[in-house]
Amino acid sequence: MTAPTIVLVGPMGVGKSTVGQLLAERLGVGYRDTDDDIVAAEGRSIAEIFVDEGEPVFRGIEKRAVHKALAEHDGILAPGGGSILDADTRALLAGLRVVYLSMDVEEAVKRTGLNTGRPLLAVNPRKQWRELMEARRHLYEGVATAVVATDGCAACQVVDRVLAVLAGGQWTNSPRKLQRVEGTGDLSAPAGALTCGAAMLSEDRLQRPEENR
Ligand SMILES: Nc1ncnc2c1ncn2[C@@H]1O[C@H](COP(=O)(O)OP(=O)(O)O)[C@@H](O)[C@H]1O
Ligand SMILES: O=C(O)C1=C[C@@H](OP(=O)(O)O)[C@@H](O)[C@H](O)C1
Ligand SMILES: [Mg+2]
Repeated sequence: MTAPTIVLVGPMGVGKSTVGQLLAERLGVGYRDTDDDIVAAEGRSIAEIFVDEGEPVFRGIEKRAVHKALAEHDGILAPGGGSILDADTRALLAGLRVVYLSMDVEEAVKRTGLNTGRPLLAVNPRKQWRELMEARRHLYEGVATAVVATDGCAACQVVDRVLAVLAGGQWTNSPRKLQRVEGTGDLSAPAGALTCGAAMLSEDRLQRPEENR
């Protein structure tokens, strides 16, 4: 059965598309972005779909695009940041290698503040982003096998951190072991060293991940 090598989740602007493409190059696998699939299929931008049809219609289009990509794609997959709002999509992500790219609000404003292509942050981006994360943080954490903090990191450093988690091998033996990689790791150290220095999330989540969905 086909399954993506890694699925990158996280809020808009965290770098899923940027990191996803770099990661695919480094691993020599394909890259797929469901926002791109939607734009190609619809012949209009994401912002236009929001304006023309409203968010619920966009979410329906997005759900179909993400489910199709999960069934077809065996490389790096970057779904839109809101795709984890759908419970069926979260269920499909169970057991896959899912990396949650995280950032704080100031980093988010830096990366998306002046960008009008993301309709949900068009007005008062700081407030919108906080509210959005209050609603979504637990969903990102619930689907993730690893959390990689991206604050103050160049995209290539984020790629190194994702690869460090992958090289740590915890997915081979224990696919649902959620691991956090903080921004303070020594990126010149061997992958195992960075992985070993990572702070683990709660024991409760490690033992009973299904209940966090
Ligand atoms: N690690 C990074 N540091 C700084 N800027 C970044 C980083 N990753 C991405 N960006 C920039 O942030 C913006 C959003 O990145 P993008 O990859 O489109 O995010 P997403 O797909 O998660 O919405 C782009 O302008 C991109 O160049
Ligand atoms: O988080 C969201 O609700 C959205 C994220 C966007 O994709 P990125 O996460 O790639 O920016 C895009 O799908 C749309 O603007 C809605
Ligand atoms: Mg994107």
